[in-house]
Amino acid sequence: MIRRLSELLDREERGRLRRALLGTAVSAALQGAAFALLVPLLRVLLDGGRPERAWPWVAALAAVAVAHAVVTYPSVVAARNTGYALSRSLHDRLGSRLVRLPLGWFSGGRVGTVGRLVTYDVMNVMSVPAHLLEPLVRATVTPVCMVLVMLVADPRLGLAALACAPVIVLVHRVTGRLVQRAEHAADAAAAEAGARVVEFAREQPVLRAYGRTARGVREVDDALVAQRRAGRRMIRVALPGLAGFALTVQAAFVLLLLLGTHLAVGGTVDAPALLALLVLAARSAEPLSSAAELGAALRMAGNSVDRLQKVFDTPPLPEPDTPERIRDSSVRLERVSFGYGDEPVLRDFSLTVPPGTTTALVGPSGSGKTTVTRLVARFFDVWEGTVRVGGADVRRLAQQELMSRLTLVFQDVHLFDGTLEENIRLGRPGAGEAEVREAARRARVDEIAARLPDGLRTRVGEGGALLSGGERQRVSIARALLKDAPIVLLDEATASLDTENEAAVLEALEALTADRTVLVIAHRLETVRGADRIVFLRGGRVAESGSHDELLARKGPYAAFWSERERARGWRMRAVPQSEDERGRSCTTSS
Ligand SMILES: Nc1ncnc2c1ncn2[C@@H]1O[C@H](COP(=O)(O)OP(=O)(O)OP(=O)(O)O)[C@@H](O)[C@H]1O
Repeated sequence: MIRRLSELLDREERGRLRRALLGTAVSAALQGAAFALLVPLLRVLLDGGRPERAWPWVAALAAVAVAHAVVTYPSVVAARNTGYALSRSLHDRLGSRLVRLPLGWFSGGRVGTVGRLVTYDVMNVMSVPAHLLEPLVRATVTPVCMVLVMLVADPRLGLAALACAPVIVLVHRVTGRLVQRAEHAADAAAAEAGARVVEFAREQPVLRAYGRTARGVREVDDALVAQRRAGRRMIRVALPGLAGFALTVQAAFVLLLLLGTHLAVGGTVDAPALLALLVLAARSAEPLSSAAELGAALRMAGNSVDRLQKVFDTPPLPEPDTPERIRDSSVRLERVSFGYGDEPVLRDFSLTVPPGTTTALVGPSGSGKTTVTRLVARFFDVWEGTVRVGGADVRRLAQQELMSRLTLVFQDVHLFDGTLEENIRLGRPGAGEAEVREAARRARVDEIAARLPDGLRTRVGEGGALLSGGERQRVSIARALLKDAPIVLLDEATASLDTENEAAVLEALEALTADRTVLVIAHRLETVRGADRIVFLRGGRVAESGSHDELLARKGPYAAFWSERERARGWRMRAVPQSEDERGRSCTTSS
């Protein structure tokens, strides 16, 4: 474990850990020496005759006590500091690793586990040097000292104590393994129950809307019952294990006591020495008894190190040694194949978006439209083929260079729990106040700000929860406008917005996409019609491509798709009887 911890520390901190370890070992040995000094001291005191002969031993005991204090203090401080350094170092490493991991790593439910890594796992690992190191070293060094002293004072008692050691170690191993298995099951059940409770809370609106609260409760209930069962099983296994180990330690002590008494009765060991040795043995039994609990804590820390190591071992997207530069604002995919698992999602996929033009990706759900935009932004590396931005293979570009040229406006807008202004400024942190206000005006965020108590300085809540979906989108577009990147990857919202938001979002998007290279996952027929080129995807391939008129004339899959959408639009317009005014609005919202 110490070796694994060392691997997580830098050179200086490794040195500090070694010093803490050495200091704690010396401190435990000095404690053992203090107990060892009890043997001659008690012998002199209980011998009758001349108690003044005890003074040198008292002086030696005092010197050892002082030395113990002098050594213990800095080693405890060093151990605590190593714990803090470890937590700092783990947070730094996690932070720098997370920003280099492929963006795709974060999709697929991993976000929740990051929170656990940063808090629970880092705390577990830092507790090893900060809190477990000292009792662990004492649980090892003190019994060793005791055996050495006994061997010197009375080899028969020493050998008997030595003979108990393998039994104690064996029982420790066996109970440890049993408890570990039960711990794993309890840990998995606790994680499952936690996930079900979070899901139940998060999905309340859906569960209530469909009258499925009972089903939701049942799933949570089942998970909690399973957790309780696993917890009980762990206690059933752990308690006898812990008690069995403590019993073994106590049995060894009683054995020594019996042997000592037998020797004393036979007159082969003097009573004062026996008394001192038994004090020493009793003192050693205490840290040894806690070894089982320490072992459990150490195992938990080991599991945490494993989880952290898994993240550290995940390879980041490789960065080129001599990165290329982006030459223009074109986007090109050349014979790309890519998939998330074993099956390819995109097959032999090619696409060119010349600078300053708009290409609309259209196709049935699951055909791979979002995947195309993810590959352009290098969330993942392709299996085969090449993705080029500005003429350069994205694998040959520095991540920062690529990201500086792209603006991503996706459907699931996330805002940070800061002010409107801070959220917009994220687009270009160095932007001046006037630039932020201009971006807010163009995305019509100023209208939102005017309604809020502190204007642009109003906080938006976690994830932007205090704003409506459309308002959040307007903030994200203002952010994108401020960034002013030449290439825009846009996933048009499918969720219907209210009329005011829709008009504002469309106006803001127009400002964002004007004169830029745009790759848009189009849901609105108006966007599709206005695109320079339409690429129709089916099953991860380009089924056909061309302008709207060309594709309609071809009467292929796009024409079928288009008439299907038109029919749906007509149906919607007829299905809702409206006033003249509302009818006009419905024409713009339905698509
Ligand atoms: N992170 C992921 N892990 C595993 N599979 C994924 C992941 N993201 C997408 N997929 C799968 O890849 C396929 C293509 O998905 P993609 O999101 O690119 O399609 P899409 O055309 O954008 O669909 P939609 O219009 O419904 O958004 C789907 O079968 C989807 O289930």
